[in-house]
Amino acid sequence: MSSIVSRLSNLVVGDQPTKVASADDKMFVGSIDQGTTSTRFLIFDKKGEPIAIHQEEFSQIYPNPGWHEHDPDEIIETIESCIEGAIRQFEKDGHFRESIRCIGVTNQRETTVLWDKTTGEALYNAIVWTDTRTAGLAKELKARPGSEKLQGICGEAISSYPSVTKVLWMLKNVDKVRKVYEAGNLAFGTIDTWIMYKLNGGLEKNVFVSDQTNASRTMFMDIRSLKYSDEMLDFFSYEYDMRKIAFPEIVRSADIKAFGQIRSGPLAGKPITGCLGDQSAALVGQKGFDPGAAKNTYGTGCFLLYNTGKEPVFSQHGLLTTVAYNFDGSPVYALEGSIAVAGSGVKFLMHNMGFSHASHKITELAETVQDNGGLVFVTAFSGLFAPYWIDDTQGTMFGITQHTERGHIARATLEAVCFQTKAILDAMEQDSGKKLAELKVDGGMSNSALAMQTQADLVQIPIVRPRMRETTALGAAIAAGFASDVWKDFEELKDVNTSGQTVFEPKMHLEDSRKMLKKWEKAVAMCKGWTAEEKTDEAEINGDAAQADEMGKVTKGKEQKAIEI
Ligand SMILES: Nc1ncnc2c1ncn2[C@@H]1O[C@H](COP(=O)(O)OP(=O)(O)O)[C@@H](O)[C@H]1O
Ligand SMILES: O=P(O)(O)OC[C@H](O)CO
Repeated sequence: MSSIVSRLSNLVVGDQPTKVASADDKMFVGSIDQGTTSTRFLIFDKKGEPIAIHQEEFSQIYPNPGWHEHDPDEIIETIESCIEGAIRQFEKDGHFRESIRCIGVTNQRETTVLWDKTTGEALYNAIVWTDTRTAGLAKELKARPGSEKLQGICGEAISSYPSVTKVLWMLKNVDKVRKVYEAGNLAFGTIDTWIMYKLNGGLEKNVFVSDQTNASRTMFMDIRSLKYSDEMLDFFSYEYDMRKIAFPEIVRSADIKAFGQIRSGPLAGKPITGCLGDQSAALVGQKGFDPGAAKNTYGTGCFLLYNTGKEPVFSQHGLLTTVAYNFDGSPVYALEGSIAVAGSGVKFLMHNMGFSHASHKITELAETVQDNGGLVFVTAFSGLFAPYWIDDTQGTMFGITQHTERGHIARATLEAVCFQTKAILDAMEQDSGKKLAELKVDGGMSNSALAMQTQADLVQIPIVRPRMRETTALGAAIAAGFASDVWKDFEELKDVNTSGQTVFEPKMHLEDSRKMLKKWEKAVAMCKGWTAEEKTDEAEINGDAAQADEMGKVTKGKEQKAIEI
């Protein structure tokens, strides 16, 4: 496992939280933030300030090109040790664990775990949302009659991204999974479900739930009724009967009972009262409660959510429809633009290319050059997601010359996310008929001032970055706090996370920005079809279960490189 860090110093930029003694000082909310590359546990006070944090990275398992897995048990171990680390820091600072009222959970979405409901044992590594082994399967499914209707039911189109194709792949390729399915004991969960199940003690309490924001990423849920959809289950039951799998109960995002409680460790007995998929949580943490509010989170991937209010809106321009949150039984929806590669592009330059040992150094490297020097990097490691949805492509660089240096590559890597964000914003404008006045941002890569300035230049609206950027964890704390009466309504949150914003105003001439975009669009058009004739999923086609089982183990436990602070 990776090195460990308890930190607060780089959590907020600018003024540190000031201590004011009041009754609210005694009320705290814990938040588990289980992301794609790291797990964190934070403790927030009622003003929404983080008082303690502990973060750990965990193994990223890449058994084959395009495959990406996590060890489900390691995920739980990191949660437990993050809780221990943060509580240690919290108590060292003179607080008491008894004053933590409730816990919220937020998590990477779509990533899929299958387990045996009679033993509670995971049957295979979790297949991560970025994994493209099912690209071929997705293509076959899209060719089936009726596939064109699915997005209008569940909000998502078939691709390797939602959970469903990951389930189908494991059924077909992993012996252990198939045997448990045949015995009628197969349980399905996204990461929220797995976390709730395990933290509640697994088999014994059998807490088996998923919140609506997570369930809306599986393709199994009807986005309007918020229940499992017969049409979806029928469509995907062509080889294995989806109704023979146990699916978690779908619940709202704030609930005093549904998520149970933590059963062991320093927070044993604490109720879990809120849960949101991480992108929904970031929208909540940015207080994007009004229709028309939007946020863009630059984490491992980058996800722009646009609040569309009480009714789901279906995009004509490559966006997904998702549940933003549901605190009181009445769901709020969002249009989503999903970008597969953001910070993971930065990590690729660090770990695979050896450009540097720290993310901020990639930004510094990008700053050593004045512009991209004509280089465009389409970082399509998982194909290209929104708004393009090109699955027969891979990462592609255009415009390499003798002039190209590492600085240009670093710059083009950051720019790739900004170009895609611009394309998503254009799509949103076309779908909504409205233009955003500003864009709120957060996530690790938003630390890069260069990336945020580039973003402002490309979208030609101000980019607003909060001082406290742990908005995802804050969103989960808010969900939990609503169910536990820490906060009673949105009005009570009005002063939360408002101070010390940085605004990046567009500086580039519109014409120059248009020229850059034109080149990007040309590069996107040219990278299409790169993998079109290949059998991208040979293991899947051959159904070689032993091979797949073995592959799952090959890199298990492989150490992640040291975490940066
Ligand atoms: N200064 C920086 N410049 C560029 N990228 C950064 C910077 N700081 C952090 N990142 C990137 O942000 C990502 C982590 O963001 P985070 O929001 O924690 O992601 P996640 O929740 O997906 O694990 C990493 O991929 C890291 O490389
Ligand atoms: O790990 P992140 O923060 O990039 O988020 C992952 C998303 O939830 C995937 O849909």
